[in-house]
Amino acid sequence: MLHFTRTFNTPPRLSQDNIYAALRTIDLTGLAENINKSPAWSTPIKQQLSPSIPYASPLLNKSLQTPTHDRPTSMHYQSSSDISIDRTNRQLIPFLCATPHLVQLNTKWQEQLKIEKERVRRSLITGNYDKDDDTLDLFAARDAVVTVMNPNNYSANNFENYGSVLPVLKVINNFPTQTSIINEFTLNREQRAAFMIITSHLDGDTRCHIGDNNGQLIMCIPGCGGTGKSQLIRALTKYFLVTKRMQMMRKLAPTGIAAAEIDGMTIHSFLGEQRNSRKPRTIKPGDSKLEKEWRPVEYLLIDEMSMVGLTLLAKLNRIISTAKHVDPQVPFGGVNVIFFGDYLQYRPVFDAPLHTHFTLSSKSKSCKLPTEKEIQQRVARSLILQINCVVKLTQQMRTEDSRYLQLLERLRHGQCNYDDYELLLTRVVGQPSVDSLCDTPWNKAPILVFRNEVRTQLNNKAAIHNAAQLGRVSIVCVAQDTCNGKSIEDPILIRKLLELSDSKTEHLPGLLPFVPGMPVILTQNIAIELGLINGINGIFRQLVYQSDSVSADVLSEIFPKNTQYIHRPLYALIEIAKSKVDSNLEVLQPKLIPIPVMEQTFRVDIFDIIPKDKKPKSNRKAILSIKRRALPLVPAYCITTHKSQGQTLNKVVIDLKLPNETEDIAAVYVPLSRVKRLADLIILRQFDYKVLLIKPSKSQVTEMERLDQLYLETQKCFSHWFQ
Ligand SMILES: Nc1ncnc2c1ncn2[C@@H]1O[C@H](COP(=O)(O)OP(=O)(O)OP(=O)(O)O)[C@@H](O)[C@H]1O
Repeated sequence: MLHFTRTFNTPPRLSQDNIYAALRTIDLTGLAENINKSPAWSTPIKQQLSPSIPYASPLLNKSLQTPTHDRPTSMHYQSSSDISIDRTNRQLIPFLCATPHLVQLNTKWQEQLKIEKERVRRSLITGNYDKDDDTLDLFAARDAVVTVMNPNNYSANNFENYGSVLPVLKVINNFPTQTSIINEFTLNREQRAAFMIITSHLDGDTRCHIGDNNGQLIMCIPGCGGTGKSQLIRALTKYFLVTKRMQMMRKLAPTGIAAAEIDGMTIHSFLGEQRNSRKPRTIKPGDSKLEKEWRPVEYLLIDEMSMVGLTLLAKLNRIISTAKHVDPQVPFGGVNVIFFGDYLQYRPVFDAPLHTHFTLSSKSKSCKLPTEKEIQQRVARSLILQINCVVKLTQQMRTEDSRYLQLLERLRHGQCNYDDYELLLTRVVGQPSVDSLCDTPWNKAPILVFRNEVRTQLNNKAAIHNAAQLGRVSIVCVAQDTCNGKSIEDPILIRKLLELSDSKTEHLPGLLPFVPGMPVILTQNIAIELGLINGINGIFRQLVYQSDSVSADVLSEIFPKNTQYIHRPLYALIEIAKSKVDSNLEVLQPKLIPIPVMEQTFRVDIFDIIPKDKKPKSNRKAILSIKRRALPLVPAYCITTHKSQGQTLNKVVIDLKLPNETEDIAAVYVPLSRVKRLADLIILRQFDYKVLLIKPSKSQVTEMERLDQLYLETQKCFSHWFQ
């Protein structure tokens, strides 16, 4: 006979946080085997302790045999008829429901447990247990004896013969808890407080129900670059994952790279829309696909909030409200939303930032009616004003260099001094400390630039240079463009289309150079669940193409004359370290992923691309819809500073000579704040002192002050987690 014996050495009062751990300590490893070997081993505790909970459920059986982190929650939703279980109180359920099955108490303690059970049952039904009630007094269980029954072989006789029941000897705490995840991710005080608020809210702790909005959490976690917002998201993800609640959470970011950083999706793909799409997704109430997509979602984590626009947020809100069938007045359809980011970093392209301050604008003064877009933006702004919880991350986790850190702090206020300028000048290429870009490690470091066109040119040059270094001819993949189903005949138009920046062609490049070992970025979502998402980094290893599709006809002046142009590539083999593909394809190494050619449609005004002398006389627009088939990859020797937001880079080359009209502090702050130490960056060329004096805008400052105020209130409210 197998005795399942443990002693509780842990403190007698187990917090809600630890109940799971305690239950999981009743380690079932190897039990399934033993149960099978001793089929008669069972106890009739159903009658003694829990007459109303049927224990012969197949799910229970499963939970006994599968000593994983499976939460028995679903089992008890199905099998427990007498307890009205509030979804938010799920943390207590396992205690209530699993205990009778797994723990048999000495008679002496049975009464005690009954009282505990009744107290918890009542609080579950009423949904409000008081502050102290979230702990269960397991002192009663100190001398508990534990035994396990096989519900399929229930026999009262056997139990009667079972004689003495051995005391519990030892508790092993191996189930990840809030505390263990906090330790694993070495969360600092502020990260920890934010983590506790969100995960306790998830676990149904009513202390996290702030304000009068039915406990909905609309939270903001601001923090400047490198204060560990992404790290916190990773820790939260782990908690959702180990508690089997991943389907309740979605992680979104406005750009592919930022989304890839947190293993999430872009907001656009989540909304089922194409980037730059002129056609908004039609939202119809009763759209079953939409409802299905959103049904399990209860928490939305939105990273890089500075780049999220009000119009986009309004759209997100409309879609959630429709999908969730709730009163449109309820923000985000009742879904809990947590924003992460730094308002001093990049703002949205073609949209108004979330901090936009709608004062009496000149338009309303002139009695003009607001447009539909303005109305939607104001709606979204009113959602932002409903943020009810703020935890500001202030401890710098990226930058270890204190002198540099002080410089960055002054930079945020546009208050750098001349010493700061001189310090940065020591990092300009050509200074004694940085001889040449050709030297290691700088020849491998990514270059950050402001314009997509410059980025493409530098990438092409780097590819050509590297091919020459390897003694290879340049290889360039050519996109296949068609218009109205027909191939394009005009050679000038063909060339102009191929030379368009990929930012104008739905991120499918016209001419894509390839050199073995070239860093690349995937520009489309291929398989989100496998981590093959827009923005993920990889290394190009090999190109597979139709051999008869190679030509040496010069297609572009950019590449050397002997370049080989491949017109029908099939796929590129890319090494993607972060992919979740367990490739067991015979001939492929692990993490070597075949990326196929993809198709996208983009619109282009030919007047913008045809040379002046070839333009027809009329001034009419001539928009062409071009269907392009190409590999969804771009080289990553050089990326735009915009795309670098959210990334920690080991070494980086930056440019601080800003494009003329730039007055955005992000253009200086984002590139300068990507590294751990000043020694990890070099500056491409001389720059003006005045770029270090760019001030944040008034609405940025006002919104950050508003969040600071809310942070003080949050600290008061959750003082226990800020200790
Ligand atoms: N608690 C922590 N313990 C150890 N390392 C951490 C912790 N928090 C953050 N880091 C590390 O510090 C660096 C910066 O963190 P992270 O990328 O999360 O910052 P961020 O606030 O998201 O920055 P950005 O605003 O630039 O996106 C990363 O290398 C990360 O691994």
